[in-house]
Amino acid sequence: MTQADNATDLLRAARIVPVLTIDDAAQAVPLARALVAGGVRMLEVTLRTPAGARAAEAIMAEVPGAIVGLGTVLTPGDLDLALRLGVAFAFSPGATPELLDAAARARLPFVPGIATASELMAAMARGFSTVKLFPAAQLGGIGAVKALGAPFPEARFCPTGGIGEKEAPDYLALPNVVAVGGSWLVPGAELKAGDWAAIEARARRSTDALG
Ligand SMILES: O=C(O)C(=O)C[C@H](O)[C@H](O)COP(=O)(O)O
Repeated sequence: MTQADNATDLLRAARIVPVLTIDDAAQAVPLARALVAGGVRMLEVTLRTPAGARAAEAIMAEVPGAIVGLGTVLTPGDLDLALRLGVAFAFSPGATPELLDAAARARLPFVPGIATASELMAAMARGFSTVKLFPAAQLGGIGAVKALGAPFPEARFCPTGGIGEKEAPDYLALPNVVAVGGSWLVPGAELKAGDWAAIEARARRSTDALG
């Protein structure tokens, strides 16, 4: 199985990938239900919080429409956790040689993070031509995607970092952008307040904006 068979297709179908940092696993299911109801199904649950893995498990068990993956996968050990949980995909904000080697062996759609041409080359050398460009806005935004795309026409990008509701459609209009990611879909205050209606409404607005 190659990355192109799976991660790229998942991203292309999703277009928008919310990056979820969940402190309280009890919030995971209502949060995921709100996003799915708003048309956002591919959910990256980060391992930034101790509740992350439990949150991912709960969503998988209880929200049938969700496609759940882990984010902030930094080590081969994190990748093992993703495999044990049985998630659908994994994202990393970067990529060490060890992580890329482990991911190339694992039968799991994996999207490594890159910020430079050399990092992209290291990922592509292991078969990962679809990458998370992180932190996209801080690296130059649309201009950075275009510039990196020129010498690497076969690369596909999921720009993430500093992207909001307003910018997402501009990135997605680029032919080498398969999806965009970000935390903008779930503002911390709304998550804290459990304002699922507001989260669902934003998700729907964001998907509707893509036509
Ligand atoms: O946690 C990870 O594994 C990451 O890769 C980083 C996140 O994707 C970005 O922090 C999201 O960026 P914002 O949308 O600007 O909040």
